[in-house]
Amino acid sequence: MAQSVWGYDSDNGPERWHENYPLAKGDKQSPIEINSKDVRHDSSLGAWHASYDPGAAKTILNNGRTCRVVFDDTFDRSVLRGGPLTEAYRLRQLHLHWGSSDDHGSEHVIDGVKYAAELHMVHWNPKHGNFAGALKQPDGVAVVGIFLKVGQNPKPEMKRILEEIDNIKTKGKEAPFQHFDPSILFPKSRDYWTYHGSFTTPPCEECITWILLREPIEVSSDQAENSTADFIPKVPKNPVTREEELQMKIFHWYLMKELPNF
Ligand SMILES: CCCCCOc1ccc(S(N)(=O)=O)cc1
Ligand SMILES: [Zn+2]
Repeated sequence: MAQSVWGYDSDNGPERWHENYPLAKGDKQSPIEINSKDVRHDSSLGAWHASYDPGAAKTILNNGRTCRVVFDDTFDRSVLRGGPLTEAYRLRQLHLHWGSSDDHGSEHVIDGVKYAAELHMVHWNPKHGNFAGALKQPDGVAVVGIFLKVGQNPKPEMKRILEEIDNIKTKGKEAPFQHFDPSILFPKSRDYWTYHGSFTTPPCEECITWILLREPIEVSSDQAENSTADFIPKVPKNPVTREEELQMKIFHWYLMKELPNF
C-alpha cells in the first residue's frame, strides 16, 4: 500500500499525522481554540509592526491544496517586528486555509466561531541562518493570522474583481506576482492574541510565535459569481492608490477563484 501523503481525509488526516510526524503529538500544537474570557492581558506586549517592500513579492503558486504567494527573503526586505517579537522576522510566504463552505475553513476557532478562511503570513528569524534552521527553534518563525469572513461591506480594496488571469487558473502553476504589499490585507485594528505554537500542518514543528488578529477582514460572497468582466467598478468612497487597487484586484481575483463557494 503506497505511503499516503498527509491530508485531511479519514485515512491521512490530523489524527494520523503523528504516525509520520511525531511532533504532531506535542504539547504546543496549533491550531487551538481561543476563548476570549480565558485570555490574559499582558501589559508588557506592545504593538506589532510590518514594514513590507512591495517589490519583494515574487510569485503566486496554486498547489491544489492552497494558494501561496512567495517573497524574496534573502535579506531584511519585508520584516515584521514588535508585539511579542524581540527581533525582526523576514516575510517568506503567505497562504490561505479554507473549507468547502463559508461556515467553516479557518484553523483557529475564536469563541466557538469558525471563519470562512484564515490567511497566514509566515516570517522567520534570520538569526537562525535560514528557514530550515529557523523551524528547529522555538523562536524561529512568526505567523500573522488574519480571519476572513463573508460580509456585506467588504474592504474597498476587495470590492473589485480583475479580469481573469489565465496563467494561474490551472493548479500546480506558478506565476509572477509582483508589486504586492500584503499589509493592505490587514484589518483596521491591530489588536491581536499571541501564543507559542506550531505549524498547523506537518512537520508540525513547535517553532511559531502566533499573532492572531482579532478583527476579521471581509470579502463579499456575490463577487464569486460575477467573476466576469462585466462588473463595473464603482468609484470607492476612500479611493486607494492605483497600485494598491491593482494589487488587491489581482489578489482578490485569485482569492475568489481559489475559495470555492466564497
Ligand atoms: C520542511 C519545510 C517546512 C514547510 C512547512 O511550512 C509551513 C507549514 C505550516 C505553516 S502554517 N499553516 O502553520 O502557517 C507555515 C509553514
Ligand atoms: Zn497556514
